[in-house]
Amino acid sequence: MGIHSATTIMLLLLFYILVFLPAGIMTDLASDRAALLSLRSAVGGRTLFWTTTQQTPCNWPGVQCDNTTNRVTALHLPGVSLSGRIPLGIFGNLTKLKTLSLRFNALSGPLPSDLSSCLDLRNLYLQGNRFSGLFPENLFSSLRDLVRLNLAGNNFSGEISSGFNNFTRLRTLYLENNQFSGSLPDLNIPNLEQFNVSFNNLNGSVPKSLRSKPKESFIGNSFCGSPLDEICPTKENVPPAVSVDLDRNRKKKNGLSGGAIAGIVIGSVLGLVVLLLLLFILCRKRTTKKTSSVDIGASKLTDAEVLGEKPLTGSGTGSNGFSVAAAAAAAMTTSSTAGVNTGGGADGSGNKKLVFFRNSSTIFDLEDLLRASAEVLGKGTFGTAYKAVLEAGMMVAVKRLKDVTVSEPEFREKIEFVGAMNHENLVPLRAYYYSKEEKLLVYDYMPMGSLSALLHGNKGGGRTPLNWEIRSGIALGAARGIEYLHSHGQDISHGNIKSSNVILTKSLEARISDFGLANLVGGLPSTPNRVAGYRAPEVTDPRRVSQKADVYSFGVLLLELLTGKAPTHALLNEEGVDLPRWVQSTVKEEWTSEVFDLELLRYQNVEEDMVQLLQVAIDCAAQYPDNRPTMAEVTSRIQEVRRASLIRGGEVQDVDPDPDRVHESD
Ligand SMILES: Nc1ncnc2c1ncn2[C@@H]1O[C@H](COP(=O)(O)OP(=O)(O)OP(=O)(O)O)[C@@H](O)[C@H]1O
Repeated sequence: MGIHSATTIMLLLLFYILVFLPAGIMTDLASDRAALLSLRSAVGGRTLFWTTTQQTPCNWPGVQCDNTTNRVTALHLPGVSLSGRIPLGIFGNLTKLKTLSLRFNALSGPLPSDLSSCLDLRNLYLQGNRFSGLFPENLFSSLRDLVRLNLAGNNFSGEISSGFNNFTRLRTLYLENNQFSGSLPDLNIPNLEQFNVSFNNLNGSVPKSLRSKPKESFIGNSFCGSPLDEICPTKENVPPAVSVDLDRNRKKKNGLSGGAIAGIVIGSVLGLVVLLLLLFILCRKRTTKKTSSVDIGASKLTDAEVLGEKPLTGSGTGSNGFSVAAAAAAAMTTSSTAGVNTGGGADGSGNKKLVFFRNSSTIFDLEDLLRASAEVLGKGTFGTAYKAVLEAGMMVAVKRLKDVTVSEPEFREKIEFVGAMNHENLVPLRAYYYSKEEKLLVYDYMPMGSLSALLHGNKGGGRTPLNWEIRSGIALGAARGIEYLHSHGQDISHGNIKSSNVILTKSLEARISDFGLANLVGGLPSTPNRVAGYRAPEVTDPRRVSQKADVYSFGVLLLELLTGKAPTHALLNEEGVDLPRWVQSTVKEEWTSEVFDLELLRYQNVEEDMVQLLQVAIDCAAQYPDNRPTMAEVTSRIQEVRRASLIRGGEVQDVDPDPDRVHESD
């Protein structure tokens, strides 16, 4: 009996192992397979590459299984033309999913609420689709392991729920470019590194818990208070006139009194009269100005045309009425009365003259510059840059240098060297002015501003959409400019390559600016954050830069062009992670396409070229200088990439013809 029953138990066990256990596994895997096939029949796309003759879905493109549990754990289907609604009943079966990436498809309708069955889900990438409706409430209580959640570029609406607080492991929360409305709840997610709700319909103040996030994470809404520049209305800061108006409005609801109506009419008439008077005075002033500047005359206008810098605005006056004179005249007037010996122009006569380079005979003189109206373009490491509109209509960029440490002869020698540089990808330095009190550099004004402003927005302005062709063209132009500088000798480097020093022409061609300035002001400061993101790891003293350090900075600039992320992105920096490291780790995890700017992913068929350019960027940003290519090599590699793109040119298609889904709305 003993032996008999033991044998029976063994046989039963064997039967169970052979029949039920695999059947159980197969049942799970078979149900995963069935779910995937349902997904395919619902939303199609290139899932057609899945071969149904294979019993296991684990080898299907985009599908990953766990070897031990034999279950589907990851589904990567980015940009494979999936479209339509995902019905309920699919994710209810894919219960072991850890990663779900359906980025950049055309999926629409609400997010299926049975995603709540995927209790192990860590990464949910749904950006660049047309999902709409609310983010399902039930997911807040089930997806507790979520680490990355990207819903950007969809049509999700409703309020942003405080339920997001339940995702305590969340590190990335991208909700930008949706239709979320209402106010932002207090989100206290301890590990949240990357957060973005820009370009929704949100309003109110940014909750305290999120104020450390950069301004860019909130723009494109109606937020007020920190970190945005808009001041929130309070009892204190609402001007009394507004309160009166509010009172009036209240009365208005009850019907306006006769007195109020009379007041409004009289007020309006008076306002109109004052406005007309002002306009009249302004017109008179202009006429006087024109007649008094006859001496600028036709010949100077012709010179201005030689420079090709006609004003963008007809008036030629600065936008804020500030004038170069106001900024610099004080110093210069003092210098001209202070004595002839302080030196002025190149003639050494003490006359306060601008010194022009490359046979640009005196197109305008210091007086003209002093009379020009100007607008501050920005404050940089070396001083303040102004846009100056001369009376002849010509526009120039003037840099007032601060903290010049070199002697006058040394200054003149160094600036002559800079002025002699002549390449289509460098911002031309036209002239300079040197006196004891004032050092000015005059450049051609570039109407499109810097690459940094275009990529990340500037002065409250949004991002400018830049497609692959423009970005790769900018990369090539900038590389050529730096290569040209490096061709002047081993010791010649720029030392401050970054996106705000890549200035763009009207046709969006890149020109490198600020070359040679570090030598005049005794080098770059050692700590500013905005330079730090571009600085090569071996550069401990910013005054000791090298060509290989320029190559590194250029690599970071390329990464910025490809990812759309600023290397000094506060979110990345908070973690101490820099752009090259972030890109390298993402690529290592085989999520290469995760790094590209959303806008670039709209263009099919160039992804291969984007990956090639990414490789150039990664090589440039190599940790050890010896492993980095030379700028000449970089230029020819970018040229190759561009050539390949152009050959494919005819095939380049816009995956997503709906511009509102990506950054076009920025
Ligand atoms: N020639 C130019 N034409 C048009 N805009 C310019 C020109 N030169 C500079 N700018 C603008 O002026 C701003 C300030 O420039 P500046 O070079 O002084 O500082 P920066 O580039 O921000 O920093 P850094 O001094 O460290 O290089 C830049 O962001 C750029 O947009």
